[in-house]
Amino acid sequence: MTVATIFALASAPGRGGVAVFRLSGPASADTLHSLTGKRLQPRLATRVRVRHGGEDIDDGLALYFPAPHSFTGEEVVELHLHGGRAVAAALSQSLLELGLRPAEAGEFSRRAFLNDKLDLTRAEAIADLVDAETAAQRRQALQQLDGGLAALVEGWRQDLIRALALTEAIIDFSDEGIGDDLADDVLRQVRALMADMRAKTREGQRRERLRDGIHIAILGAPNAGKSSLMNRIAGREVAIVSAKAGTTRDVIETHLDLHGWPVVLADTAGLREAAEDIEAEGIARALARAESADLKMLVFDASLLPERDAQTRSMIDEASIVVFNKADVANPVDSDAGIMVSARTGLGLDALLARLESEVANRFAVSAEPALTRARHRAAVEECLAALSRFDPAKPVELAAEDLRQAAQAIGRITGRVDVEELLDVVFAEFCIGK
Ligand SMILES: Nc1nc2c(ncn2[C@@H]2O[C@H](COP(=O)(O)OP(=O)(O)OP(=O)(O)O)[C@@H](O)[C@H]2O)c(=O)[nH]1
Ligand SMILES: [K+]
Ligand SMILES: [Mg+2]
Repeated sequence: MTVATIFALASAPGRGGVAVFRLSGPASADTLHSLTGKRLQPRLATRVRVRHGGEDIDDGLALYFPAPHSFTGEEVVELHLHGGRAVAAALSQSLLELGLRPAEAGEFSRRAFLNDKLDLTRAEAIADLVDAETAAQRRQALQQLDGGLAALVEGWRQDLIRALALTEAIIDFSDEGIGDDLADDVLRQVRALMADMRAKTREGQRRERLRDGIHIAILGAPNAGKSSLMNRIAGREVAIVSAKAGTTRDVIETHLDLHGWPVVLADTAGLREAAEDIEAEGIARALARAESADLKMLVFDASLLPERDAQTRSMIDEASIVVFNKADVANPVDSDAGIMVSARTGLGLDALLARLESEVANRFAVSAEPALTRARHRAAVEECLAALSRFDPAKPVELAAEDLRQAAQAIGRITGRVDVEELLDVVFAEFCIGK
């Protein structure tokens, strides 16, 4: 089967200073030759005139990466042209006429994986790095790209393969009377491995949040000023504000970069005994959001008597911060009890943001330890743990060995060491074209 040579605009589409086209596959170098009349030195940027069908397309730079020393492991050519729509259109048309095919989303990374240039965790890290919107997301993705997660997972898999070898040896040694000692050894090792995996799964849930955004929910009685505060923090009119109690019904989200932390801030319906159905549904959604949030911002109207708001007070816990709003019209409240702010004037907003940031930093600081960062990783570890919890060296050896084999299979799926094909579509589906 011949491999298609593919191409894509690797830089963002539209107008720009430079547009980078990437070609990968066996015909890359010949295609470059037909477009420029040149055969290039490897990895050396060369000025080229790009022409096709008697027409000049552009003047730019070209780079040639011979296989296997390229991103995809195939022959790769990069063309750096002027970032204009007409240039991109003309080059794409020429490449099509020369028999190249437009790349599918993630196809370059997929080829890199198939050519052993990347494991799946590194491929995912590239996607994360391109999608990273905050410093914390960038750091986490880079850590994964450096291979921390791949090494952790591969270590687990090696341990499982060792345990499997020992289990199979139990048969051989059963006559010599050391079979029982071996069985104890294996069981101890498997239990230690399970404890490590469980710890990493817990840590992984924090890391997934870092990829997807840390959820902060704004909660409080109607008219406490939740929506006003949300708008003030977001710096724009995200939610409707009015003097009418019960204005907000749906959960309204906005994404923030809180000094490098990705945050999904959610405004919610005011909490009270609801008057009617729609508001009651809004309150149910608010309570559900309170339940799932990483952090709750409990807003009280400081111009009233906050201690009367029993429902919001009952939500005060480890994962909440208390905010007294309407400081512009209220007497100062004891500062230990919460943060005084005014959504109307912006008073106290800096203190509130600083507090949010420190709470988030305390909970989500990324350690140097590699971690699971996606639901896909967690699902594989959970499947592995399920197989390991069935494992018992007292079972017939073939059955015990099968549990370990399944466990190793499940864990291998994280880097793509087994059962590869079915996984690829899942992993590469979320890539954009040109990666
Ligand atoms: N003086 C003063 N009024 C405020 C402040 N924040 C909000 N308000 C007013 O309080 C009223 C309610 O504000 P909202 O932001 O709609 O309150 P909410 O908590 O979202 O209300 P619901 O969505 O109904 O639960 C509006 O009239 C706001 O203008 C503040 O800091 N100072
Ligand atoms: K309101
Ligand atoms: Mg509101």
